[in-house]
Amino acid sequence: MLLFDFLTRVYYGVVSPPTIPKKEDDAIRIGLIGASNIAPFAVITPAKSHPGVIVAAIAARESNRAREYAQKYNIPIVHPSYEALIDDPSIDAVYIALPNSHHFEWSLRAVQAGKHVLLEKPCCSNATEAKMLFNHPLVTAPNAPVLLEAFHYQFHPAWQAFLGEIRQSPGAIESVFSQFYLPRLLLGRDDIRFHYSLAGGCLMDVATYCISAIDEAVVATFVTPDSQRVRVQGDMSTAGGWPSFLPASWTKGIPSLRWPKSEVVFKPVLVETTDQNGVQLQHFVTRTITIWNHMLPVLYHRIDTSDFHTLHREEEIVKSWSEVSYKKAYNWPEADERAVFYKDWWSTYRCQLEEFVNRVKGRKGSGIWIDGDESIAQMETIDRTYEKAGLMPRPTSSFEI
Ligand SMILES: NC(=O)C1=CN([C@@H]2O[C@H](COP(=O)(O)OP(=O)(O)OC[C@H]3O[C@@H](n4cnc5c(N)ncnc54)[C@H](OP(=O)(O)O)[C@@H]3O)[C@@H](O)[C@H]2O)C=CC1
Ligand SMILES: O=C1OC[C@@H](O)[C@H](O)[C@H]1O
Repeated sequence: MLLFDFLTRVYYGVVSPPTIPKKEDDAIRIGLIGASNIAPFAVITPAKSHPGVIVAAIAARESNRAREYAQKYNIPIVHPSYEALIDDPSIDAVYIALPNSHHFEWSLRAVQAGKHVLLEKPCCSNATEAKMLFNHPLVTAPNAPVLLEAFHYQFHPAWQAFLGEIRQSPGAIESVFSQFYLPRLLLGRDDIRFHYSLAGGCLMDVATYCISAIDEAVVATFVTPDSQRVRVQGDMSTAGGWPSFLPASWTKGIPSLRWPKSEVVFKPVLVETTDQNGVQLQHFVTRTITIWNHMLPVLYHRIDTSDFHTLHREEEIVKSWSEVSYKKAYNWPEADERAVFYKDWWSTYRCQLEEFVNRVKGRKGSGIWIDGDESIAQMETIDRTYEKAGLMPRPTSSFEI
């Protein structure tokens, strides 16, 4: 049964989801800006199983490339330029998967044309651009189009279950850790990620997820009186400052296989004090919560809650033991109404598309969202980290509306 479930998730979630033969009449028509490598994973495949989404158009800098892409992925409309696509009145929303340096300009242009925008991470080249984008009157206006930075992993129930474990845990955080490895060999020498002028860099690419994950995990432990999200003011300060982001760097060759992982370690909590013949015994618990593979949880993931117990007699530890519980969350908990709509085989991208569409349609949805403040804070952390490392934040676009 476990193997069957696994194969079903792999097949439907990643290889070939059940295709909806007839889309809803008011399905959102998405146009792809750029014939990107990521669009098949992030939008084209997830859209196949979404009744409310049609991938209707593509535009690339070279028409031949756009035509070939359209043929390969069965996309009906090919536009000769990005401008032509955003001016197409039959298109409701765009997916922007361009080099990071182009995110700001094309998001703003698309919003100006009235299109909803699913924007690849990182949202911009730096915090200056992020503030200009998310605070732009075209974006903040009452009925402005939806603009979402595509931190897909956050939309999956597994990540939310991890945050739930953190919220339920007593005590303060001692440390937070997040890793995501990408073997250098998977990328060509001329990859957009290696160009400063295209706002490339490790911190702009895979490490954005780590920063985002650390922020999410830390935020989960804070509850303000008005339930407002608090933000982490992070930067890279390895000499004891907190939070501290270690320098991100590209790995060379194929590293030992390391799963994406995020982990929170809590400070020890005193759970009980007992008296044994006049000697006090103190029982402490130190909790660690780990999520394995939050980037591709549909294949496999695991959330470990590990409690390390210690019995102290004055300064001495007289006994210690560990208790670990494991959890998986391919869907929301059974009693949760969201479990009715979600499927165990949905990838993070499919979950993200679901919520993007819900937002565009004004539906309640799962409640998971990434707002502009979070996107801005993410870019501020990246900028500060570059600055602390003696490096420069990525250049700001001269584009203006
Ligand atoms: N959410 C996720 O899981 C992932 C997100 N990403 C993000 O998506 C974005 C695109 O990544 P990816 O698909 O790997 O990128 P690609 O290398 O496929 O490039 C995307 C598009 O950018 C345009 N482009 C490429 N090189 C240049 C250049 N030198 N100057 C101007 N435009 C260029 C091309 O558009 P055209 O086709 O018009 O020529 C290309 O199709 C990035 O922001 C990245 O961070 C990437 C991978 C995974
Ligand atoms: O999810 C991802 O995996 C590979 C990266 O290079 C990419 O940009 C990122 O978004």
